[in-house]
Amino acid sequence: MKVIHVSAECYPAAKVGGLADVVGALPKYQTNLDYESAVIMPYYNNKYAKDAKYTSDFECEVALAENNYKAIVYKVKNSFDDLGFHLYQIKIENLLDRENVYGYQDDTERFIAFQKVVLDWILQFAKAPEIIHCHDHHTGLIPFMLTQCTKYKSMRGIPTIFTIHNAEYQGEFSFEKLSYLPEYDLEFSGILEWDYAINPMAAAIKACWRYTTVSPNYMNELPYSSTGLDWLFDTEREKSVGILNGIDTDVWNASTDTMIAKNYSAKTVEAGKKANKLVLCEKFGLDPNKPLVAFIGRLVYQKGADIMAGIFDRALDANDINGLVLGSGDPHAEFLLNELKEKYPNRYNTFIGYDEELSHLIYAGADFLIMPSRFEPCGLNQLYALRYGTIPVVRTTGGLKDTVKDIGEKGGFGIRHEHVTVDDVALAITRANKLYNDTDEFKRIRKEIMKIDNSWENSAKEYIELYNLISK
Ligand SMILES: Nc1ncnc2c1ncn2[C@@H]1O[C@H](COP(=O)(O)OP(=O)(O)O[C@H]2O[C@H](CO)[C@@H](O)[C@H](O)[C@H]2O)[C@@H](O)[C@H]1O
Repeated sequence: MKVIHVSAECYPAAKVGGLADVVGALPKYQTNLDYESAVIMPYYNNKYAKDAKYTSDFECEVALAENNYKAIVYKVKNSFDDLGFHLYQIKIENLLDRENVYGYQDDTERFIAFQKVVLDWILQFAKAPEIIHCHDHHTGLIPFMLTQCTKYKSMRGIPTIFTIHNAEYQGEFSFEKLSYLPEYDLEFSGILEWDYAINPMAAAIKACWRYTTVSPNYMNELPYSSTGLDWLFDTEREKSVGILNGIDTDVWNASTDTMIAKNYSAKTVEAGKKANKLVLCEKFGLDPNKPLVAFIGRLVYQKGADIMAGIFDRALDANDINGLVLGSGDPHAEFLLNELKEKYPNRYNTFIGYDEELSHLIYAGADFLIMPSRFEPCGLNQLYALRYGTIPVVRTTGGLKDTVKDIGEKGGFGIRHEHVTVDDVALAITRANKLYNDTDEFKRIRKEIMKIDNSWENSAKEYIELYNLISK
């Protein structure tokens, strides 16, 4: 193996959000470029694990203070042929093997144990990997342990890359749990520390060889982002590279997607989207003759969840459109979105929950997809929308700025707005409605956007170039 990706999520084994999509696709594209890659992630007690066939690859014990846990590294049988990369999952009984990925009181313990087992597993390799690529804070202690812990001294020469998918979540915990980490020279505790706590994201930025952000613009924003690590991002900037996420065009392909009602291509986009919209509108009691504006995502502050109901209320009041939201998260946002259904019967609907299949149908059947994000490290939804001929309406931030050009600009194909306010987003939706009614232009744009190449090919190459640069 040349590169080992370490992550809490990987599609299709476990997905909460975009992290899973990236870790489930990038390694496959790297393999296609003859760069053999593997993913190691936790084993969760979910449907994927129940259906998968495993072989045992390695066993060890992992200690957390006075508790010892049995850990097994499983390899998913045929993963290389089925997924395009070797997939390994770590089962730690009574700790990591829960139904959900996150959300437990002992998440800190769970992911520390996971990271220790990852390194114990690599430690017994006959041939070390050329790169260890860590994703987000759940894997952020690995660069620290590799460079500082006595146990892993022999692996110090393995370069580490740390990719920030979302700098808002940093995984900080108290120094009272310091004893969970393997032995190291306490003089170097400063590497772990940020604001009097152990901060895995900060530790990763300090200890890794290079860190990357999932879009170039997000990298530029981080030093002013109010994540609390602004200063660190500014001082460590020389180590950073912004590489735009891509999409897996095998999974996200309207002409082969088995989760949508009718397959279509850029050539058949009008008939294809019409058929999908019809099914979607029937399912949610909406009028297929009106433009359909949708939102898909985690209902959190980042995504503008707190004003989502207000946005749709204002936009539906001002325009003859339909609205549809798929998501879950903040209970108050869920409540307000559900309440809106009563105010706009047959014009608005909400689906609270996580539904992969429905998300595909929405990308295929909607006319517009809104992303009123306060910040967006890259964003994949707008890329999926484009690929399915759905026009994105996005805030000018992070990766959204890198990937969506406003129709007011030369060669523009989306709608952008500057602020995350009800007024600004509703105004952007009004522009979308106007575009919908300019039939020729609307049809031209949706044909064009389906042809934009946002696949992983180029970005997978950029990562490999970075690996080659530091592993020489
Ligand atoms: N209720 C639901 N049902 C079905 N599917 C749902 C869903 N809610 C979300 N999804 C799916 O989850 C993914 C979300 O991906 P994003 O990249 O847009 O956001 P996320 O904030 O999770 O990722 C973070 O990491 C990624 C990857 O680097 C960055 O692009 C992003 O900016 C950063 O915030 C998409 O595949 C979307 O379709």
